Amino acid sequence: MAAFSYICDSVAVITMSNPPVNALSSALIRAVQKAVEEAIGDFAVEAIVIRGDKGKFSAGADIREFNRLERGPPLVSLIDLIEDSKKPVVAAIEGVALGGGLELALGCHYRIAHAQAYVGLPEVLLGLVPAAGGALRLPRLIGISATLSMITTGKYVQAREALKLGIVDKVVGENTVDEAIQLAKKVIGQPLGSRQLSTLPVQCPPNVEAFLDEAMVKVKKQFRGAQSPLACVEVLRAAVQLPYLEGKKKERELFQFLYTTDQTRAQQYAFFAEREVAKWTLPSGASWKTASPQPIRTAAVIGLGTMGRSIVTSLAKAKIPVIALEQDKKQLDIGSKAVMSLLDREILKMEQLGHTEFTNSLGPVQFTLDYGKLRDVDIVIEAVFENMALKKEIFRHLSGICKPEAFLCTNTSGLDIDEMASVTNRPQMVIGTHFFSPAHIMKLLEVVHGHYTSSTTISTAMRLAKMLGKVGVLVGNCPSFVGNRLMRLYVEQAVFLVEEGSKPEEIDRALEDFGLAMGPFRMMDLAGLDIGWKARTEIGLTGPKLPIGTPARQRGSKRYSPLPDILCEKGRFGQKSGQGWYKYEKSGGRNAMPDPWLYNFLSEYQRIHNLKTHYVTQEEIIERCLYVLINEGFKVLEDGIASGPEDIDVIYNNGYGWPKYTGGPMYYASIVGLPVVLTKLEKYYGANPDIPDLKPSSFLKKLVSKGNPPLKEWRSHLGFQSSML
Ligand SMILES: CC/C=C\C/C=C/C(=O)SCCNC(=O)CCNC(=O)[C@H](O)C(C)(C)COP(=O)(O)OP(=O)(O)OC[C@H]1O[C@@H](n2cnc3c(N)ncnc32)[C@H](O)[C@@H]1OP(=O)(O)O
Repeated sequence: MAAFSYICDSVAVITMSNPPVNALSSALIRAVQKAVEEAIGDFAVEAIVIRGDKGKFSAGADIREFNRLERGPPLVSLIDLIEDSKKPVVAAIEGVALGGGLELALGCHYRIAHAQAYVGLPEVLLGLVPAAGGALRLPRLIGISATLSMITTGKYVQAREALKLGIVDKVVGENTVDEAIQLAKKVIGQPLGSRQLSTLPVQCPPNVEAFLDEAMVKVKKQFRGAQSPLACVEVLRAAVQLPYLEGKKKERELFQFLYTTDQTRAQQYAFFAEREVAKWTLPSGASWKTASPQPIRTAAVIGLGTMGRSIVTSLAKAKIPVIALEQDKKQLDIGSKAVMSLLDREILKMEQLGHTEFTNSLGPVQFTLDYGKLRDVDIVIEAVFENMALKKEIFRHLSGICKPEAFLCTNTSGLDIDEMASVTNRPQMVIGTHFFSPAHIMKLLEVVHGHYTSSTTISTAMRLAKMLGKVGVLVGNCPSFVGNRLMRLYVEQAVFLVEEGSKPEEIDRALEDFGLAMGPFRMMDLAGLDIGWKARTEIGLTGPKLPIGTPARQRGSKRYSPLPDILCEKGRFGQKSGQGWYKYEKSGGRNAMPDPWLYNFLSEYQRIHNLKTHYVTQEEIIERCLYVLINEGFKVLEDGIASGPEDIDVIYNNGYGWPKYTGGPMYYASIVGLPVVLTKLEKYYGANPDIPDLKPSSFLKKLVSKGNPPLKEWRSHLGFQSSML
């Protein structure tokens, strides 16, 4: 960690160096402070340029230091020193200027950015507020409204948009540092008053108080349960109402409050968990370090249904040329139109953000009916509907057509990867890539390791995730993999609670208040109830394959709820049919309204089945739905389907709308305390012995017997296990 300087024509160029992202650690802040002080005191220096080493300005405060007790020199005083300098200071922004990195750049008098660079104040994503003057200086530069959007979402802003907003003074295509030196020389001797942002008035809309009140209401709704976005609005209020120095105090107070909350700890855990799971390691010792990914220069997608279309879009957005294949002309026409419309929307979005170059940088998409066109692609992603026979037929076909080095992926949400691999001539190159809908937006990719899958194939699929801007999580091959395996039990529990007397909207509200993006019933209605119905019919849980005489509410020795099947039999498929667990204004409507018909239907159902109902509390809803999911998470670890609790958390945070500020289901369990989770599961299992999924897993019991160790030690307690990884 260092800051080294050289002088070029009376301009001191200070380089911040702390690989890989020049995070502002205590040591780096100290070093930069010293370098700036020296430059200010050096008669030979007339201006200063600050840059980051290896093409990155800075990713902000060093998050790894957040948990350390000893604290280094405050970043705030370094930034004040820079802003107060009588010699002009120019920030040369390459790569990223995020969080404290951007705050430092805002303390500089001028900012030049490389066209590929991006800036942002993502502290909110770590459960914090900007605390080195960023939320006070930025509204003085770009106004309250644009600042609000940046700091409450933490979004990253590309250089061109930053220029439009006024965050940077100039965008250059190359030689950022040289340009910064030229600018620094040009402004030597010019008055700096108007460039010292802390001294300027905040740019406010006419009725700023009403604007902020409204913003608070919106943010509460948008980020339900999260504390830091609310604190961001409060900082902005301070920026508006208070002089800069008092605003600074308020900023500090809010930061110090948030700094001690469970939410920030959970979000920091989630941040590092994402990075850790990306570095997969197998029990065999194979890992991202030992297996090199193969290049993916071209791809093909088979099937242009909902998933296939968005997978094509995702590949095109990542600039990977893609061939999209359908089985007949009609499907191809429908699919290609849908893809083009998705791509147009993406282009429009990017153009609105000022990226005119984006249009030309999408990967080309070619539509075809001809399998022969797939001969030379590096990777194929099969995305037809969930039918094993059809998928196997396609894999057999691909085996004969694709070049021997081509990887074959299947986008399945739970079918057996090995069965598909077994019909190919390259089972070691077959892998599951479970995308989440819509695939060009959702960040998660479950990468499913089959029995035969080679480490090179895993490495390549994990690299693909990164290329697509997604978080790849490696999981083992079992029915429904990790995400859906846990989700099924959560949804099932919610349906049982409806049988027991709760209402869909009560359950949804309880879980949404907990922080989930969408409750289980709204989610089922959105996805379409018929999908699960079809799957249950296929495996004989309902429909013609169900043995005659099977009790309506029992399968084997387990409780079963036929409610979702009955709704489907009545044509209630959810949003698409205008009725499901809720009613909608029309087929395809999105506005879920409680349905009196359903209440009557449920009363009748309870009467027919002689069900005793009880008042279901919010506590019972949360505990039964979430603890059954968490319990299955422990079973997944026991079965060796996921390598650690972090993997499960990353899946839930990025694919299932779990609130990141609780860290993910397994982290949440660790905070609630494993003994509590165990006791509650025992209680609910005792009351519902026909729901074996509520029976506490042996791994959970083991961890409790070991004294409730912290989450990072759970793996070491797994002992000998047969890993599916
Ligand atoms: C005391 C308070 C005073 C002032 C308040 C200021 C607060 C802050 O600044 S909070 C920090 C705000 N910054 C961020 O949230 C940035 C987070 N980082 C990123 O978004 C990304 O890492 C990146 C865009 C900078 C780079 O992405 P990518 O190229 O995909 O690489 P990785 O994400 O895998 O990261 C590589 C490597 O760097 C580590 N890392 C990234 N940012 C930080 C950081 N701010 N502090 C410490 N370490 C950081 C990351 O963990 C990876 O490390 P490993 O390789 O060891 O896993």
